[in-house]
Amino acid sequence: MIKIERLSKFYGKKQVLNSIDLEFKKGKIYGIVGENGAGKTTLFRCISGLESYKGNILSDFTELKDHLGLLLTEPYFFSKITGKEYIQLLANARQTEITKIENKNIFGLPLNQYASTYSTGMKKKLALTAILLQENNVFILDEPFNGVDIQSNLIITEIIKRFKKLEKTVIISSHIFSTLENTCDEIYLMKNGEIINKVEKADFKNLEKKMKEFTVGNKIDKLELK
Ligand SMILES: Nc1ncnc2c1ncn2[C@@H]1O[C@H](COP(=O)(O)OP(=O)(O)OP(=O)(O)O)[C@@H](O)[C@H]1O
Repeated sequence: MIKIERLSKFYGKKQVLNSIDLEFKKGKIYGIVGENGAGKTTLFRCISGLESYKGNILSDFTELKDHLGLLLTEPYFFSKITGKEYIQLLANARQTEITKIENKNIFGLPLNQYASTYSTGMKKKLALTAILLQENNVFILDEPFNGVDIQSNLIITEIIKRFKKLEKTVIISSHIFSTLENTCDEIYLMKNGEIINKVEKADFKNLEKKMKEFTVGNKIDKLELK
């Protein structure tokens, strides 16, 4: 379990997260939605120990970061490292032994090519493969479906469902509602650094309807499209 209490984050004088309280349980899949700039990535970076913050982030683990796989929106790779070397590097960091990496290359990546020369979608798939093979207990996936082809999206969706069976904790952000609807047990709505709504699976349809009314409203009519 991960328990977040009164989490606040400032960049200089600008407050980006405002006293957030959240709980993430084992075997549950959580979605975080919110407008661009709402604070989703900052929240993920704080949980992953990449940012300083005010408040508490508690977990069942002595060091949460040693059990957590973070997929960033735009993964970065050193220029002279191949896909295979990257997977090996991340496995070594956790003392996880991976045999026959080629057999585990489920996205069909060119593992002997430099990762920095991969396309955007390929980079995301490599970063994801590497954290999957680390045998993490917690996964934070920042926009895992974005920029990735339909076939891979189907695979990612099934991996997330498998994680639920394996009692992992998964936290996903996405701007594509249907991907969260398919996988999540709960969705949190973020706005201006705050969690403004928590929605259970039974109410996902209502949430989508409300968001549509609220965000689209009559905005398109204003364009007076002809
Ligand atoms: N390093 C930084 N320095 C200053 N401000 C930052 C920094 N990183 C993020 N911010 C600000 O924090 C706010 C939240 O950004 P964040 O990236 O967490 O949003 P997000 O919800 O993930 O957005 P998106 O959906 O566009 O990915 C934004 O106003 C952003 O400008």
